[in-house]
Amino acid sequence: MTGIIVDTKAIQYHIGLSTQMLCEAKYAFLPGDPDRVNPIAAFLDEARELTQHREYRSALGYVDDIPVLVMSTGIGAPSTGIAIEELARLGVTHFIRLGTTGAIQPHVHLGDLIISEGSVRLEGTSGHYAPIEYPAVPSLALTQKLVEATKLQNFSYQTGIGCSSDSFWPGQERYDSFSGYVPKHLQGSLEEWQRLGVLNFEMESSALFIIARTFGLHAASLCGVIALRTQSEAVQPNVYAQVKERLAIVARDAVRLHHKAHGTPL
Ligand SMILES: O=P(O)(O)O[C@H]1O[C@H](CO)[C@@H](O)[C@H]1O
Ligand SMILES: O=c1cc[nH]c(=O)[nH]1
Repeated sequence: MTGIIVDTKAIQYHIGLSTQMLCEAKYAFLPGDPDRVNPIAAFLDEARELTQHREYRSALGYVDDIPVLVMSTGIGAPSTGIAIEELARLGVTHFIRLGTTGAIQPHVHLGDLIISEGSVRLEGTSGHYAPIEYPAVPSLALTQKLVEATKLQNFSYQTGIGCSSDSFWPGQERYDSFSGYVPKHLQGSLEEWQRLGVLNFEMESSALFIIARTFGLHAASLCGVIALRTQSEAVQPNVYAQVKERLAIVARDAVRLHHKAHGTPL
């Protein structure tokens, strides 16, 4: 069956946004947490809240005269997939995830930024868009601008492969869960990812990369380290404020650099 008609002018069912509300924004910053939307938007000019539907809180602001949407995805790949589907309909072409993450390599420190070069697809959503052999890789151009912006700020950072898991506990081999049990096929998985050079665990990047890439759109991922899994299973809330600020600054500057180098995205 072909010919499904999508009314791009309409308010999108899940995110509650329409083309008109986006003011032609081509760039979207995507934190998971709705509470990170307004603090990130505060680093943009003329920032204002748009709406909130379900886990999707949104705000709009400007980098110079470039409109930028900030919208939460909620936790995990399914809600991230819905966010990308609906934002793509509204004309967004460049997606930057601004997340938190747990580092699994000993040389990574709390508060470091991790700029993704690719992601292990330990989630189910991306498989609905492309077979597992298809690589979850970000846009090179957008990623390069994240690196450039991070360096200009002198923030400590790493680049490399992350792992996007469908669960916070067993998929990231945490034993401090309700049952304390990690199924056999995931026991030892953390050590295996370490030995394969994977830097970190989070939950959305691989779905974002696959869906954007298969749509012919552009995505990148920048995460701040709030857990050191080589030392503990716990997250460290004391670095959250610093991480949030760094994510906002780097994303804002990366948009400026990207726009300067590539012009207004089509
Ligand atoms: O801080 P956010 O962007 O939500 O990202 C991370 O935090 C959540 C888990 O605590 C997951 O969404 C994970 O990817
Ligand atoms: O350890 C962590 C920290 C943040 N987000 C995750 O998914 N895992």
